[in-house]
Amino acid sequence: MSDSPTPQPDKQKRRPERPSNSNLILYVLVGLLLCVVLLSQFGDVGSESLNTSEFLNGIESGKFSQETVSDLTIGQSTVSFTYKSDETEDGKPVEKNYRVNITSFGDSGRVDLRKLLDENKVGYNDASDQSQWQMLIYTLLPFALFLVVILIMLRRFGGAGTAMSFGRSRGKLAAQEDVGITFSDVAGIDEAVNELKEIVEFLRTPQKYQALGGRIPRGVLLVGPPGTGKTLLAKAVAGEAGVPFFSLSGSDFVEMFVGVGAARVRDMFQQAVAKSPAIIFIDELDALGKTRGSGMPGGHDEREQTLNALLVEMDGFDSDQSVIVMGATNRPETLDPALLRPGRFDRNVTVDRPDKRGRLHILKVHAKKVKLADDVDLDRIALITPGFVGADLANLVNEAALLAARADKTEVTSVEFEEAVERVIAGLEKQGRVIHEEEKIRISYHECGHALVACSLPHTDPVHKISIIPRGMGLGYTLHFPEDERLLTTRTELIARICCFLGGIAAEEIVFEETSTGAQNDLQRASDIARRMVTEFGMSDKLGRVHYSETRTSFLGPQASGESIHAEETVREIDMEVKRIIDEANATALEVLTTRREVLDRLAKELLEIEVMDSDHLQRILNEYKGGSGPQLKPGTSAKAKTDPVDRSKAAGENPDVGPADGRGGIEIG
Ligand SMILES: Nc1ncnc2c1ncn2[C@@H]1O[C@H](COP(=O)(O)OP(=O)(O)OP(=O)(O)O)[C@@H](O)[C@H]1O
Ligand SMILES: [Zn+2]
Repeated sequence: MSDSPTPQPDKQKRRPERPSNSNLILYVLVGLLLCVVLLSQFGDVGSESLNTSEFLNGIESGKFSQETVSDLTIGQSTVSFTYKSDETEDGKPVEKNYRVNITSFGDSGRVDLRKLLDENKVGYNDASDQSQWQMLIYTLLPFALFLVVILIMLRRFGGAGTAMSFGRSRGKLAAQEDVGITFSDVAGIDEAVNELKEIVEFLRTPQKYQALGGRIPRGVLLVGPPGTGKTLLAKAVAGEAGVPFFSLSGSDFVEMFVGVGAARVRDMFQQAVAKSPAIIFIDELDALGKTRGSGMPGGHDEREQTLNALLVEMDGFDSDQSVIVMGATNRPETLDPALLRPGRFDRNVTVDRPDKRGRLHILKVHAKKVKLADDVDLDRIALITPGFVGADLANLVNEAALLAARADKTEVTSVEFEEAVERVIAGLEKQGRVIHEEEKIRISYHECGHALVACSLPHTDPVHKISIIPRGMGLGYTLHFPEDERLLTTRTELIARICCFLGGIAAEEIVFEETSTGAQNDLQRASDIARRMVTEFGMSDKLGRVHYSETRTSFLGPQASGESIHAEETVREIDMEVKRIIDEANATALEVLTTRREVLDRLAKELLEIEVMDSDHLQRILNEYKGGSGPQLKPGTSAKAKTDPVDRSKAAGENPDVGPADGRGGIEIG
């Protein structure tokens, strides 16, 4: 029941708040700068300027003489002195400060001036050497301050990647010399590891390969969903080979200024070659390596230039430079074909979601870092986490450890792991949320509807838990996990899954004679499965065994048009087929729940009281009604393994794509 829009996890990386004292520093500097500029402009306030001829005439005529002139200083550009004039004020002679510009004098002029002063016996103080330094400081200081202010402003407003970091790769480019990660830190993706062992071998002993004249791999493309450990794998290669690791993200190259990205690419290769053998790792390669000319025309000059620079650099290696470029992407189909040609990213290593065994291994790797209680069964956790990738599992273990710490436990027990699994799947519990009593009853019926349909139909996954405690994105949820993990899903299983999704809204319809907005997510996922059954899996008899792709490649590139290539009629038929599948599943769900209304009422009432019901409790209630008034419509789920028509040992691995038809199949939220 999620009638509020699903909150998206806040993925935006926020720029860390800068301490406000950098503001203060900025203000102080600006103030200082102003002072210096003012001083240098009006530093001689109170002295009158005198033109040179007046000054020289004054000396020759004796107006400026030993008696009248004091403190005469010859500086680099000015002569300053105090003149006692004939005028008097309150009986005292008035003193005037004069300043004479002598820049036009030149060196010889200055010598002449000294001679003249000597002849007229006017005492002077020669400070032209010393003031040279003063001058220098006076002229340079404003510049220096100005520079500092500009630098601070750029840091504040631009962050990295503005004009200041022009051409330089970002900070991360400092090579990681000692990565400290080896293949033992990478679990569950053994095929990928095996493929990369050769690269390690090559980086360790490039001579061996070069002596035989073999073509050395230059680029390795790691392809797989986010969080499956691509970065980890690249680091492990560097760690195993003991070579420096340069890491950058494709989006780092895409800049505001044309040419910066390209300069950055060249810079990166230069640095890596200088440290070869080395590894350059480019995450999100698709951000920079998208097919040239795709998308809207124009406006992609910068990215194309950057991509071209990358292509040129990869071609430009000599074979004795053992630099290997590793790229990671989860959308290899969007990459420019030029990137995949021999000599560039010609090795393709798939890093797939781990299967149950893989998940177990990953859990073991991460569980080493925490203190596990004896009751923790990692095998079971691997089982109930289908669809989890390495990053999820790492997060899961960490989450469990945090929970244990919060509960002041000395070990992480299975309780924390259970809670952590639910947290990762469904979000945090929101115990504070106040829910209207009426709504609570509705939510309870809705969830029990899901659960009861799942327990009544064959080919469904066993229910693990029902809860009406709101969590993250939903108001209640039903968790079910497969008994064992399989790679294929049959049509019957998909239909059963749709029935389970519809169980919630069906229960609402039966009990309240009216549905609510809470089933939106269920309907969306049910419809997704139905649509994929028709358009991708060829599971509709009416439309046949055809894959109906939705977009066509236009001259602007595959993403640009987005229009359907199918006849209007076909599109309509697809829609009708999807609706037919949904309608039939809905009828099944309604039938199950109407026939077992008594059980539904009982479950809903009990769930309302206890809020969370585990599988044992559920089974106890169901057993009470076995053979009683509400007949169990279909054989229970335990019959599944035996009745399943597909020979899995043979089919396994042939089309792993079909399995997760609805992503993480294990949860009905709301
Ligand atoms: N196969 C694995 N074995 C052990 N730990 C893993 C594995 N895969 C991921 N992890 C954990 O998840 C973290 C994140 O993985 P990583 O950044 O390598 O994923 P990725 O595939 O590069 O993701 P993305 O595509 O989002 O960059 C790792 O630091 C590691 O702790
Ligand atoms: Zn629901």
